[in-house]
Amino acid sequence: MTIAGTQAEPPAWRLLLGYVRPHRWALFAGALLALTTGGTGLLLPLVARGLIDDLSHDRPIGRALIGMAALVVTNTAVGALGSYVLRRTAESVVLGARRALSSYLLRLRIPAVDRSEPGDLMARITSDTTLLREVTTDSLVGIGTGGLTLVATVVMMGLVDVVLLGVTLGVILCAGTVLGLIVPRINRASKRAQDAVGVMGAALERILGALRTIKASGAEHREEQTIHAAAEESWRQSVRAAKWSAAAGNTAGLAMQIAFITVLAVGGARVATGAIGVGTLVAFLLYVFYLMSPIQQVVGAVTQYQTGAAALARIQEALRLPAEPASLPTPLPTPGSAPASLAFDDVRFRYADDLQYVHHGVTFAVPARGMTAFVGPSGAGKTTVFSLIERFYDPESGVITVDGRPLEDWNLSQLRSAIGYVEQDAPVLSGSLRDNLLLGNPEADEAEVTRVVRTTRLDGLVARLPRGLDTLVGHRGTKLSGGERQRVAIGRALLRRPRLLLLDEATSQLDAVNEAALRDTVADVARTTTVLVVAHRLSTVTMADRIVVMDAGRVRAVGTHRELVAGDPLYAELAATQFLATAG
Ligand SMILES: Nc1ncnc2c1ncn2[C@@H]1O[C@H](COP(=O)(O)OP(=O)(O)OP(=O)(O)O)[C@@H](O)[C@H]1O
Repeated sequence: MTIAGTQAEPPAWRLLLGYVRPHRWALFAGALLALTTGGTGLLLPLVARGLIDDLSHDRPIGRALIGMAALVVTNTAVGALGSYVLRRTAESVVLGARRALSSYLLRLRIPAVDRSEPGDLMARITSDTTLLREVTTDSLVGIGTGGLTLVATVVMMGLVDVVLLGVTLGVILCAGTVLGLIVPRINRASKRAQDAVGVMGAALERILGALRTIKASGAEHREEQTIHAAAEESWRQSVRAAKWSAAAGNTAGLAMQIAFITVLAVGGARVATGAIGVGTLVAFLLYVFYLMSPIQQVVGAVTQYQTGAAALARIQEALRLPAEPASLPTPLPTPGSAPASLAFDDVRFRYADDLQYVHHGVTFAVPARGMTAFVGPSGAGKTTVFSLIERFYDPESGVITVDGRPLEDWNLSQLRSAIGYVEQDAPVLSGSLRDNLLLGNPEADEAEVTRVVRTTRLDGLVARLPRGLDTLVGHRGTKLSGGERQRVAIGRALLRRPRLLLLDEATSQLDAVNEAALRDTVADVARTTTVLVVAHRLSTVTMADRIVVMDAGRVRAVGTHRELVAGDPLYAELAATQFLATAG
């Protein structure tokens, strides 16, 4: 299992009812139709008894035959309609669960995502929710209609002959005890099987996300073994669940056969002694025969419920992960909106309680407008500054303010709508170039897109591509070069008309020509927007209005390039080695 679950869970049936509640009337209608089918079926033995009595007394049987035919036709038609309504309702329950879960996953807090495996979360939305279908139709309806039909059949049997009913119930009780031992095993095996599907999903996601690296590292065989091991574990556990389900089903079947034979023997003796007539025995045997279906239904419902309960537990685990509050889409800043100011005051932060601090009291202030560069050795905590501004994580202590307001006082989507963020690895999503550019601002008009394509120097690429902006870029933008991906990511951020632009500079993605062009673009943007850059190039730092030098989670100096080269040995060393090396 990849999601830690420690809290006490509400019982699975209560969770299930939560998903079913919106569809309760449809479910009720379906169950009613199923019950009607059972009910009309229950009348058949009585009609049969009448038929036998008519035959033995040489009375005409036409009416009884017509009655039987009408019952059979009604039974079939109502049964078909009932199963359609139930199946449709079950699909709606699955849809509801998928919607709820996918909306929730999009709101997950980043620390929760850090702790989870995306592939496992995916399996919970796709595979586990599918299992709710069977649990809705087979379990809920099965227990409801099967249970009621069972009770009605037993009542009818009691009306026909109490002694034979006692014999039948005795056999059923023995079988029920055996079933009570089997059922929990089905639950355990099903949960393990679904967990293994989650592990398989996680392994697949890992592999498909880095197939080139795996091929280049010659690691196909080892990765194949990991996936096969998870698939085999799922198989093993599913087979175990199937074994116990088969045992449960056959126990019920065996009980019915024993009941049939016992009733035949005891009933035969009662006919011989004249306690009951042949018609009564035939009617009772027909009821025993009819008992088979609701009993199978209830046993099937209980075993199916175990699989569903396991899936529900996994869905619930995902829904317990910490999430951000749901919010409505917030309009983006209008062109020319005031740039934002920003300040960190004694911020202490670590990624998890069991990890080292990454920020040990970070303090700096950035006025509205202009460009601020963050420099420092790898791992100094520069990217973490951006993650905290976006509120992907919250600091343990200290205050971060935007426009003088602490971040917690901001509506989260309002805060993010003011920010454009270009991550270091410049992620590009599958879809078209246009989809990627418009991701942060689907309302941007064609003129704005064209302008941004030009400023990010993507116009040459767009002109070359046969379908221009509508060209598909492949999974994670694999059809683009690293530099192109970075320019797409910058274009996407600019289209958001940010009041605060966060740019995590990639170390070596851009060639000299594109770098110079983008430098001019960023300088342009900095005239009207507050720009923060994690800088890895000399060209970036020399153009910055101020530079924040970070080292091991602390701000060690703030100043211009000239001031820092003269006043800060670490910066002077970085400038002499790292920057000059990459700028050269
Ligand atoms: N999601 C995370 N979970 C746990 N630790 C993390 C996470 N992200 C970063 N870290 C750790 O936090 C520290 C600071 O990382 P950060 O990315 O802020 O450094 P950086 O200064 O931007 O480095 P670079 O210049 O190499 O990009 C590193 O030691 C890193 O291992």
